[in-house]
Amino acid sequence: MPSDAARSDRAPATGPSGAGKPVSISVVGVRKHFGVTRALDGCNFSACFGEIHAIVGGNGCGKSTLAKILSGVLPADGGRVSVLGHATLTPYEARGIGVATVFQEVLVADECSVVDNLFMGSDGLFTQRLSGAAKLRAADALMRDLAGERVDVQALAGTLPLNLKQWITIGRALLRNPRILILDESSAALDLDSTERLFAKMRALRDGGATVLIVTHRIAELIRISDRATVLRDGRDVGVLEKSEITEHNLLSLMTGRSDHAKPVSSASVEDALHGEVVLRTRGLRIWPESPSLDVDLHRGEILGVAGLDGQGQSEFVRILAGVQAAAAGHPEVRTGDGRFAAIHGLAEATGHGVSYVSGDRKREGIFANLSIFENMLMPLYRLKARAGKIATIDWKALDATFAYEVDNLLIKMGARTNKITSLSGGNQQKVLIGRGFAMNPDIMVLNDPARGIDVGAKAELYRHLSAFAAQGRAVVYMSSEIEEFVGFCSRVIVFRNGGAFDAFRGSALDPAVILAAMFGQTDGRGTRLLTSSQATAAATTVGPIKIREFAPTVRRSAAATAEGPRFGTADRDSRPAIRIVEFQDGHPVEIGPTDGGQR
Ligand SMILES: Nc1ncnc2c1ncn2[C@@H]1O[C@H](COP(=O)(O)OP(=O)(O)OP(=O)(O)O)[C@@H](O)[C@H]1O
Repeated sequence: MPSDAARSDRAPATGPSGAGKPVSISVVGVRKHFGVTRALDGCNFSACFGEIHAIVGGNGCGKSTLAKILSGVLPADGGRVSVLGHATLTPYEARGIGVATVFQEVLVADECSVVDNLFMGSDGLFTQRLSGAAKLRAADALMRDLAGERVDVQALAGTLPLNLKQWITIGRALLRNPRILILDESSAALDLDSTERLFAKMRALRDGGATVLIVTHRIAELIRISDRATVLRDGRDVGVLEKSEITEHNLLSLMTGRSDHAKPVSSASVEDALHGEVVLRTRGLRIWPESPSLDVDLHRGEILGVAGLDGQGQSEFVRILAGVQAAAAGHPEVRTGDGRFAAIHGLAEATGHGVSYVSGDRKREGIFANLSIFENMLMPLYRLKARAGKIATIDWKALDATFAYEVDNLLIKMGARTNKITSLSGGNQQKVLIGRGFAMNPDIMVLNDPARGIDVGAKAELYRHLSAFAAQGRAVVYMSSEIEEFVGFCSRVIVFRNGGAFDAFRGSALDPAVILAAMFGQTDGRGTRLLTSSQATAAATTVGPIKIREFAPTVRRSAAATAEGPRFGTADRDSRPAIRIVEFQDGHPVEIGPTDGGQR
């Protein structure tokens, strides 16, 4: 516990607004530098007991740094911090006084069980008297409550998909019954249904008098859940919004300092896109042995959206398309230069045929934490840009130009390019991975929830770049857990349930409410006639208005997901090891490129 000397001399004040509630957190003029980077530059912030308070701002504006200072993980360089009346906390002390933080990077020990991960760090605090059996029961009940389905709590955490790992980190924080809960991008890996369950937990904590801080780029969500919002820009607070003032317009204006905000561009004409030649297709593909077979065409010029509640097979589908994961039956086929179709059996083949993959699960499928920003973006290109000769040399000039172009295009906020990628904010790390996808100059981009953690401005830029990419006669497959992302951007959206295509929509039928209804199995599924070109042509004249059955979007897992018992465990379907960027030579993976941080 913190010493008396560390206690702030200020008595808890009443919030400047916050409806007269007492203040739980007060930050005055806080500064934090990382080398030449000013992460926080005289930042003020205050939160009250009994409120959900959002911290909002563009990528790299200092939100996570503030969260880490409040959690005792980072010391401030200057200014005053008071958390529950205490200053200068260590992480242990912060925990002791009731601060629980769910950090942006999903922190689970892959080689430990779910139950061990949940109770990690709690032993000795309040659970020391819990027996192993009691912990198992508590973990089972908690995960069922949070994830909305049974999870094998004795399974290794490393075998679980990202959304369940995210629930473990949230469950770990909730087990401490915190007085201050800090959630840094904690809904980024959760679907809409899961987010509702998280919100219910947050409201319960708030109503019990706790302070809940939420950092998120999902504007629609934060408008719904927050009682107040503090906006940061370039390390400073630029405004505090009360509940009634938290609108998209107000948030964007404060975040950017501008009041003109263009809507995201719309994609090329849907009909044009669907008349382009087929560049990627599946025939008789099965994601899981028991799931229905999938025949899907992707056309030149098209942006194909892929949606579904967590665990319905949509994430596996896009990974299969990119050669990252094998299907239970069949293979995707890509059109080759001679007009024929070639089966994709793995990542190397997919890459060789011009398919590039961008994952939102950057820790597992994206970044090399020990390599530089430059290497993380361009290492896959080292061999492609090699100039032949007696001794092959890398065309650094070409790589330099590519790097500068992508950094500029994606507005990546960074220091020296030789810095480790982990020196970047989460959103900027994600942008580096997106830059890698574009830098490979593919014909087809397959993106698996790529906008996880990137700010609204960067999202709009991403849609613009992908729309331009498709308009050049290439094609995009875009999986998202955020329904709003599809509208005005995708030509078609396929909604997955039980490992198969449940429904599909295009044109004016691309409506968030309709997509949501389909995710819950409440549309009639006629859109599945739009999955292949031949079916779409035949159905064009027969598909009438979409009917939605009446429904309330509460937790409803598919029968297949619950009837078979725990869906995820050591033998989980999604348990492939992390991807490494390698080139296959004579069937053996070989890591490519020097690792000098791009310094040369
Ligand atoms: N350990 C570190 N070393 C060097 N620079 C860092 C470090 N941590 C953060 N920074 C820099 O500090 C700035 C603020 O980062 P921070 O992670 O707080 O931003 P953020 O607002 O949370 O961004 P995002 O929305 O992308 O998560 C960024 O420019 C980032 O690159």
